[in-house]
Amino acid sequence: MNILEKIVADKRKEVDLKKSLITLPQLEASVMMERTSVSLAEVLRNSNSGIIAEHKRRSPSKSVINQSLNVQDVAKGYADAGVCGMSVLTDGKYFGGSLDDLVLARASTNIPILRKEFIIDEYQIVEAKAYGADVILLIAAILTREEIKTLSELAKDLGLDVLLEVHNEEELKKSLMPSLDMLGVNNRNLKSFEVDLEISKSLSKKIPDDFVKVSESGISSVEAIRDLKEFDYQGFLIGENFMKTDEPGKSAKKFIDKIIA
Ligand SMILES: O=P(O)(O)OC[C@@H](O)[C@@H](O)c1c[nH]c2ccccc12
Repeated sequence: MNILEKIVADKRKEVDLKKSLITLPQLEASVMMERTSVSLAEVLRNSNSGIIAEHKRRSPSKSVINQSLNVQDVAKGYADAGVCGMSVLTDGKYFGGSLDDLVLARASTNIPILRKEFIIDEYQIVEAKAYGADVILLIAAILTREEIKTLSELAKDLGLDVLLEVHNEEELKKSLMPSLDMLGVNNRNLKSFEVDLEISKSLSKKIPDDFVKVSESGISSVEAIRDLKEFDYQGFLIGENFMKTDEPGKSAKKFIDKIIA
């Protein structure tokens, strides 16, 4: 079993267990539909920086990144820095995140928030909405085309934006459909953890123009962003580069100031 298969197997158990405690209809009853979400895709289209900043304590590839911050400060710092959106990891076992992190980030800022999770079940999408997310991530490597369709359509019904993540051409071809808003190219191979920004560059021209293009992972310099902008990317998902510092918000601010200078 590779690491991605292991994460998904654990996630299946986790979701089944949750469903036995709080049923899907019960969870649906706690969704506040009246909260109007801010569209991350729209914000990215109109931004000069395109930064989506992530809250990530640790990861399977990097073990500890930063365990001493609190998510409210990070969220406020990112918002003050002028990021387009925030990504919050909610996986506990491999990334040290939680739904609590999502709620606290939501309570701390109004910027669009992405629930960063290994979504394999509609339950997790209702959960994302109930806990205040505006955007969900779907990972093509762990879903069939049918699943991507069902899950993304449910997200759209709930007023959520959808970011679909791919890592190669095959995943991209399998996934294109109108219920997606943003196409993310993960520069990190989730099975081997290898990072290569060339992945974003080579896949760019194969992504139709109606989707906002987002380059994800391994971005640590403003030069890399300038380079990726030449390949039509409008969004840049950055975690570790900000989170490894004592004040991720300040790091993001410096970064954004340089991009728009
Ligand atoms: O910390 P980085 O290298 O800047 O990467 C952020 C983000 O792209 C990465 O955390 C990520 C992208 N896709 C994922 C899917 C699951 C978990 C994590 C991820």
